[in-house]
Amino acid sequence: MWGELALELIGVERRYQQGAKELVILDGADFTLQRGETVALVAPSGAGKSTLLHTAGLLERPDAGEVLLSGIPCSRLSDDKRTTIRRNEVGFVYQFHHLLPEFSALENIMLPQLVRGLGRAEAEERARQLLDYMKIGPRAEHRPAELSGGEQQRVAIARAVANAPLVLLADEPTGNLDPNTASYVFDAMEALVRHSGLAALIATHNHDLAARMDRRVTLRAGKIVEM
Ligand SMILES: Nc1ncnc2c1ncn2[C@@H]1O[C@H](COP(=O)(O)OP(=O)(O)OP(=O)(O)O)[C@@H](O)[C@H]1O
Repeated sequence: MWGELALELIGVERRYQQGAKELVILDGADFTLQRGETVALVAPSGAGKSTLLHTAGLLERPDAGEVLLSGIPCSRLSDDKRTTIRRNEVGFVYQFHHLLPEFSALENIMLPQLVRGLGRAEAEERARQLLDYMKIGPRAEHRPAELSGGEQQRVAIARAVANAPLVLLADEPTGNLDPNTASYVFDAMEALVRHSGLAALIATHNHDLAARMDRRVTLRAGKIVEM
């Protein structure tokens, strides 16, 4: 499965209307991402990193072009089909953890699995494995407010991969952490990606972390170019 094509963007266009003005954010963006591969997306603020991640992860539809996940062209599918594919195949991590405050770390990781229809016992077993893998097993019963920033992000990463997606899309996942914690959280995320054969596209301003990924890309005039 390693080396298989996970995500492909072909000629993707994305524009926003701002009054009378049209902002062209993606303008014929082409990109491929393989299983087991980590790619850094490094671009200035406002260049369109979030737009790219949301379009690749089926949260937004391209105005033109095609997004293929596991070889399936998704751009013209119904909203329902896109939601199902997104739920099964895409995990998102953001700069802020967005964990549910009233649930424990364990429950936060179980939830997406329960939504998908998995039984409680199975969901809990997988959640505990992921917590162990992220080296926060002893924090399983803590609520988000009872976790450090680095621990919160490790739970958020575990939650993002709870349903064993094909692709992990991360938007500044360590942007809110001090350099040492960022490095530690990145190590854990990288190990998980390699271990599970995920494909990861990670937007970051951190050049040290970007340097550790397999490839680095940036956005230039709406196109994705290798750095
Ligand atoms: N819904 C929207 N309507 C109009 N303009 C938008 C919309 N969403 C984003 N934009 C504009 O598109 C551009 C790209 O936004 P995007 O959030 O993708 O950038 P980014 O590279 O992720 O920035 P940052 O690093 O600051 O998060 C920005 O100029 C933004 O103002």
